[in-house]
Amino acid sequence: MAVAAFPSCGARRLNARPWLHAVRSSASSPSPPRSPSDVDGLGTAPASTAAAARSFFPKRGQTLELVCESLAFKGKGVCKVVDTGFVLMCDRALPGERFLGRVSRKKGNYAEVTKLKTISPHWDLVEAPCEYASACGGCKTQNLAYEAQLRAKEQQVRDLIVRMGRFSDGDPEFASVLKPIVPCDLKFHYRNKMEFSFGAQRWIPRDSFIDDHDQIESGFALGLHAPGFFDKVLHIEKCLLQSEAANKVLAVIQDSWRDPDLGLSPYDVHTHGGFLKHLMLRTGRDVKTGLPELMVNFVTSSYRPKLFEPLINKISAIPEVVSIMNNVNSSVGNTSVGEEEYVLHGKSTITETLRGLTFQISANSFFQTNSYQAEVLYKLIEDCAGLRGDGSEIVLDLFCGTGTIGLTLAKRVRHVYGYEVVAEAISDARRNAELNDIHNATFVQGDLNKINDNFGSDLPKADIVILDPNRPGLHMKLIKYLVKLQAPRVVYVSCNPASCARDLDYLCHGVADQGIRGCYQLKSIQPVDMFPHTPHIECVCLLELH
Ligand SMILES: C[S@@+](CC[C@H](N)C(=O)[O-])C[C@H]1O[C@@H](n2cnc3c(N)ncnc32)[C@H](O)[C@@H]1O
Repeated sequence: MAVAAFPSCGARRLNARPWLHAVRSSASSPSPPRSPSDVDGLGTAPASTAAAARSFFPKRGQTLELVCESLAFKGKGVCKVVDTGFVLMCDRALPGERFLGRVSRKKGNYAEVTKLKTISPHWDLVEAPCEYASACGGCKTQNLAYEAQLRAKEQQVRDLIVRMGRFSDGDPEFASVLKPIVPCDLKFHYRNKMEFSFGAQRWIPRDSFIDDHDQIESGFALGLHAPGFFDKVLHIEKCLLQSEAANKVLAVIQDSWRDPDLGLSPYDVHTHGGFLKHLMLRTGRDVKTGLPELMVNFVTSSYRPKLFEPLINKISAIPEVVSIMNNVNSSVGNTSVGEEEYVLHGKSTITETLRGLTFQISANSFFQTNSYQAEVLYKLIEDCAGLRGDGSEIVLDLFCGTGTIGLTLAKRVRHVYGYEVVAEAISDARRNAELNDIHNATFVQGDLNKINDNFGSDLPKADIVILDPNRPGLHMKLIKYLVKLQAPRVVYVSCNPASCARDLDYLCHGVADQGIRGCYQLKSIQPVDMFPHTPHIECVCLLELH
């Protein structure tokens, strides 16, 4: 049967982490193991082929001298043990850095180390502009020169596409398929939304990696969750990723909220007492003036508007603040979405513009968090879609969120059909269509992991499919559907190069044990940096029918 002729798709080795397997390219040798659940690419992280590495396995608690070679999933450093070549992962190790590390975690043939002490620094050291950079989990690579961050991201995409996607690095065609990463012009202040937490335990990071014990102060804190803790908060006065206007608001709140006269207490995740849970700051751009519009959203455990009055008087005096909201969440969980929502001041939405369209964003709407770079991303998507411009094409926008991608294409096509699992996002998408006078877009709520064989049978055949899944990528049911659909063009937008590489492999090379024959050809992969100083990588990939 023809299936046997497919390249082997490998065993379903759940959580396999074959660090010691040699790196192999699909052109000349059997494929490396892949697993549909290995959405972070750990199963195929760079591995050492050295004989010494095969005979060496570190013990938990052991101290080793290591050299970091590259960055992988979550920006973790891929590090080799000096002398043996054995590979371990280390948080906050950067390429070129030589350091002492202690083995903190061992699982199968996979291990992680905690950095103890730098022996010699990494190659592209710069001074981190943010005073919290070494402690806060948000911007782990601020002290790596931006060009080096881009190189590391590009390399990560290349490695994953070759290993997990089984595309051949040696093939001259591959060089033209993988495009150089698009940098982000705005290196700071690019996030339009930040979510801070109120906490009863203030986390003071350790001064040195040698001291394993972080310090906890009983003082109240407002900031970001301490990395690895659910109950401790790193108190911060400003964040360089959010807008200047949002930092003005944060400063005013930090100045006042701990005043005992106000009677505002942080929610305590241990006792479930206290009032303030989260503070969300959202910045948009007013369409007419181009000036920032700010939403302040307090998430609290109960509704007590009187308590807020003195604080609201101060915040509302900041001209950019057009909306102060209160989401009330009485559950013991840590979620910031309220069971009830109240307007404390101004309006309930802010405005954002994207590629000439206007979007009304409420406190809980999903929206691209870097609006400036989203413009660049959406232009790349539009270029990949290659619209004829005669208004004849059908676009299927899968994982459409609030419909932004489909809506930016709608005026040049016959019809857009958007699918999304979150009901509120679908309501927002419909509202956004109306707001922009778009009448050829239909948005449907549904779970794309649970589609049946009839999915899409009531639609005209799609000319272009846009896929924009979240980190786990595409379910096998959707892969089957796409292969059956045979749309001339598929634009795959991904925030996780590992699951993207796996899905590109499925769509192009097939999945033998599922009887799926790949029918698409990979035309281009365009990495885009949406979030400087963080490990996140976005890719826009174009597939065409063979
Ligand atoms: C990366 S976002 C993309 C949103 C949108 N395309 C945009 O650019 O704003 C992924 C979206 O997929 C949705 N999603 C996740 N799992 C889904 C599923 N199984 N079925 C349908 N939608 C899903 C999420 O709710 C989210 O809105």
